[in-house]
Amino acid sequence: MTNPEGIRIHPAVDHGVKPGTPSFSGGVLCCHCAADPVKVRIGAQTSHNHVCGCSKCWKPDGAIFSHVAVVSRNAVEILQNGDRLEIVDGNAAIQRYRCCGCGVHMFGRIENKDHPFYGLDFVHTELSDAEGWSAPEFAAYVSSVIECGVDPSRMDGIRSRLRELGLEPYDVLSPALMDAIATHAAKRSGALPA
Ligand SMILES: N[C@@H](CCC(=O)N[C@@H](CS)C(=O)NCC(=O)O)C(=O)O
Ligand SMILES: [Zn+2]
Ligand SMILES: [Zn+2]
Repeated sequence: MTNPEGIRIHPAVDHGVKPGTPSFSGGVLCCHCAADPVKVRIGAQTSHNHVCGCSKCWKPDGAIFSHVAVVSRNAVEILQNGDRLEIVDGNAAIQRYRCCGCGVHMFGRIENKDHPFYGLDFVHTELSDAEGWSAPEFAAYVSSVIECGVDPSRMDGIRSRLRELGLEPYDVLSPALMDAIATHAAKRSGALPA
C-alpha cells in the first residue's frame, strides 16, 4: 500500500483491514480510564462495521474517522461503572453514552421505536482486545470530515486511501443501508406494503 501522504484513517485499518471471524461471539469494551474503567459486554458478533467521518461519532486521537458497528441492543450489558456514563446529546437520534472520565463513547442507543435502526446499538469494537470482530466494509459520512476540521484540499487523497483499503467512500451511508432506510419509510407511508 502506498499512502504517500501518511493519511491516518483509523488505527484499526491504517495497516490494512483485518477480516472478522464469523463464529466470533463478542467481548468486553473498556473505556480509556487508566484505573477502574467503564466496562460493557457485547454478547454477539457485530454487523455493518464501517468507518464514519461524522462529527458526532467518537474518534481516537489522531484518527480522521471513527470505527463503528451495530449489534442488537439486547446483546449490550453494562458490566461496571455504569454510573460514569452520560448521554452526549439527548436530542440526537442516537443517544451516545460516554464515560465522563475519559470521554470515550461506550455505546449509542436509539430510543425512537419508529427509527429505521431501532433495536440496534452502535459500538466501537476497538475498545475490546478480543480478536474476530466483524471487519469494516465501507466508509460513511466522508465529506463530514471537513466539518471536523479537515482541509477540503485533502479529500481526494482521503477518498483514494479509503479505496486502497477497500473501504468504498460514501457521503452518507452505503447503498444497502440507504435502501433499508428508504424501504422502512416506504412501508410507513404505504408506498410499499408493510
Ligand atoms: N454532517 C453531520 C452528520 C451527522 C450525522 O448525521 N451522523 C450520522 C452518522 S453517525 C447519524 O446517524 N447521526 C444520528 C445521530 O447523530 O444521532 C456531522 O458531521 O455532524
Ligand atoms: Zn473512562
Ligand atoms: Zn457517525
